[in-house]
Order: sequence, then C-alpha cells, then structure tokens
Amino acid sequence: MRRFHLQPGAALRGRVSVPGDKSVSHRAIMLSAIASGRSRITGFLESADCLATLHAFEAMGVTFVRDGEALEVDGVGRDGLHAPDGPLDLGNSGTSMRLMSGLMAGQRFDSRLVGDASLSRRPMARVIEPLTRMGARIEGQEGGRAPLIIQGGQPLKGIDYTPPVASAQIKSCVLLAGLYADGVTRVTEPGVSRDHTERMLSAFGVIIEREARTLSIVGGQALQAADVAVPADLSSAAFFIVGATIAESSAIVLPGVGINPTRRGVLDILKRMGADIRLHDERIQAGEPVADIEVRSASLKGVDIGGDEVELAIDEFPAIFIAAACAEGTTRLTGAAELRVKESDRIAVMADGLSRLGVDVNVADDGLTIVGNATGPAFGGARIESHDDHRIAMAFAMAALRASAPIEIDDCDFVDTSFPGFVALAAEAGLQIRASEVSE
Ligand SMILES: O=C(O)C1=C[C@@H](OP(=O)(O)O)[C@@H](O)[C@H](O)C1
Ligand SMILES: C=C(OP(=O)(O)O)C(=O)O
Repeated sequence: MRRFHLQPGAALRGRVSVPGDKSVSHRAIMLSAIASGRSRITGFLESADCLATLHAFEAMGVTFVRDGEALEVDGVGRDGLHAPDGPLDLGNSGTSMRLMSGLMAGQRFDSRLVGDASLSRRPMARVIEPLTRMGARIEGQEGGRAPLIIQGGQPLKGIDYTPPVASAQIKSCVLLAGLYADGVTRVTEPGVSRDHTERMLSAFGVIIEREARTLSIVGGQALQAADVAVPADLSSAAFFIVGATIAESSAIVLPGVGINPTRRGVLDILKRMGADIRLHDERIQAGEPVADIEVRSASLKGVDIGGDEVELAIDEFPAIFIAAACAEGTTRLTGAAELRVKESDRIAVMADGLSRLGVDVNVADDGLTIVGNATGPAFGGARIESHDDHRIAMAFAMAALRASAPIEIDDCDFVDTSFPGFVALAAEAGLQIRASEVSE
C-alpha cells in the first residue's frame, strides 16, 4: 500500500504541466477503435483507467501503436470489433464501464464487463435501464451492480430518454448505443453535463444535433478516423489550482488545460470565492477549448454552491472542500448526492478526513457545510484514509500547504488511475511530499 507523507507549509511555484484529460482520453480510444482508418491521438493519458479502456479494445482486435508522443489507432469500423476471449476488466473506471456498456449492447457478440471492488459497488442500473428500453439484453448483479453481462446480436431501437440525474456517463452510454440503433435516439439532459462525447462524435464525422437540452443521433452512422489532441486535465489541474491559491507566496502556470464550459465549474466557483485565476492564450484544440491557467495565492471567502454548478465541477469537490476550509466564513454545498456514488462516498470520506484535521464540518444527505479558517494554518496534522479514491488522496495532499503538522495519507495507489506522476510533479512545484510502500 502506498502512503503519502507530507510536511507542512511551503509554496507552489513555476510551470506545472499536468497530464492529459481522462474523459477525453477514454473517448478518443473508444471512437478511434470503431472508426474506419488510422487515428492519431496526442496527449493521451497513460493512467490505469484509460489503459483499462485501451486494453479492452485491444482484446476486441484493435491495434494501438505508440509513435513517439502519439498513439496511433487502427480503427476496425463500426461493426469490426471481435468477441474478446474473456471478461473486459475495467478496473476502477466508471467512465469505461458506463460508456462501453452502450457500445457493447450494439455488438453481435456477448461480453462481460467487470471491475474492481469500488467499481462493483457503483450503480449501473442507470445504464441497464435505458439500454434495456432500447432492446438490449443486459444483466447486472443484485442492486444493479457490475459485473454486467451483455448479450450480443440484439436489435436496438432509438428511444427518447431523460436520465434521472445529470450525468455525462449516462448520456454518452445512450448516445453510443444510439449509433447501433434503428431510428433516432434522443437524450434530454436534466442538467448540463460535460459534452466531450458530442464534440468528439462530430470530429469523427457523426451528425449529432442539439436543440435546447435534447441531443439526437440517427443510428447506423459510420465514424471516420480523426486526429485528437487531448488537452491537459482540468480535474488534475484543480489540485494545483487550489494548492497555489491557499499557500502563501505561490504563483504557477498550468499550460494547455481544457476549459470546456461544461467542465469548468471549479474555476468559476474558486473565482467566486476570491481566487486569483487568469486564463491566457485561450484557443480551440481538436474541438475542445484550452488555455494556459495562471494562479496566484489569494484570500478566499465561503460561498454557497448548488444547482447546475454541481455537475460542472463534479470531480473537483474534494479539492474545493480543501479551499473552503481555508476560506473566511462558511461554504455550503447542496444538491450533490451524486458525490456519494463515486469511487468512494466523497461526502462522508472528505468530512471524515477534514474532521481529523480539525476542520469544522457538518454533513447533509446531499452535501456539506464547512466553516473555514482564513488566517494561519487551517489544518492540524493527522493520518487520513483515502478509501482507495485518487481524488481524496490528492486533495488532502494539498491541505499540507496550510497545515500546522505533518499529514499522512493511506491507500494512495489509486492516484495512478487518473494522475500517474503526481508525487514527482507536486514535489517539483514545491509540495513537501514523498511516497512510501507500507505493508497493509
Ligand atoms: O463522462 C465522463 O467522462 C465523466 C463523467 C462524470 O460522471 P457523471 O457523468 O456520472 O457525473 C465524472 O464524475 C467522471 O469522472 C467522468
Ligand atoms: C468519478 C470519477 O471517474 P469514473 O466515474 O470514471 O470512475 C473521477 O475520476 O473522479
């Protein structure tokens, strides 16, 4: 088991190049695999989650070749995947399982999607239900959990679907199944969620229409190979953005980070709290908006967060909670029950860790309230459990910048699911961090 050890204090400074976007990398593999021709992906995130997606498509006959910085993919066409020899192991990755269940429902062969203990606890009824309505034969375990067993060769039909929660994973699953369905598939979003799938489908030549909150896709369309330049991951950048904000005398620049409007809630929330965040050289890279992000230390104040803003920052709340603990006054998050069904229950696990560090926190069913401490150290020292959740581990690592004593974080192996190289990059930026292997 990997443990992080952090010494208190220090500042973050310099240029911090975080690796590629996880959501975009998954989609780049999936769409290039079922496109016709050779696609070239640059900036692909070589993390455990994205490699799980890549290996699943390798097992279905797709060839990936590394060419220097690029990953070349020989797409097999919409109907060219082969039956895998065994189950497709998607590890810790909710995105892989939910998006691929849509793709697998449209194949002629059977598949079995499995994951680790955390993924096997996460709700899959949210994809089983719409896919079943489309005519798929898909079965989960009790309570709608993985493994998912998908029977191939079922004719799918387009449906009109409104997911029960705003979720890019549900939306993408249904749209991808829609590629294999007869007629039109429509998804009406109950709230805005990240639109990487729609943008990338267009880049691969698929016609997908949006009218207000409804997306429509006509089944049977073919994908043409495309080049994808994956932006740096804003969700990974978020830890450094919060770190540089809360640590005195900090100044960093994060180059080439994705700032897609359906994803950039963390920037808007932190700015509302008083953060000094500036965007430079805003540009479009392979259909996605990116910018260089400059961050300097700033004094923060507590804010209320809720409504549509929640999904726009869904993965960044562990980091935002650390910022809230360093803000003057109270931060109140509501409408965020989805945080309870991520890699861990991020409301309970963050509240537990914050309490151990001496922060005044109150938990509700759908959010929490944090009373911040804007002057001096905001955290004491303690050993924290990350509950095998990458984002919990990295968020608490940043807390050390405003702690009065050392912090240790257990179960940090899962950081590699989204951010390989985190420790080295954070240390280079100034965080006093080291990792050790300890026996369980
Ligand atoms: O589509 C995606 O790539 C993701 C969507 C989000 O999940 P939901 O859409 O279910 O909220 C997010 O939490 C996840 O890390 C990645
Ligand atoms: C929730 C996350 O990912 P996934 O759903 O793909 O496991 C995340 O990366 O924070």
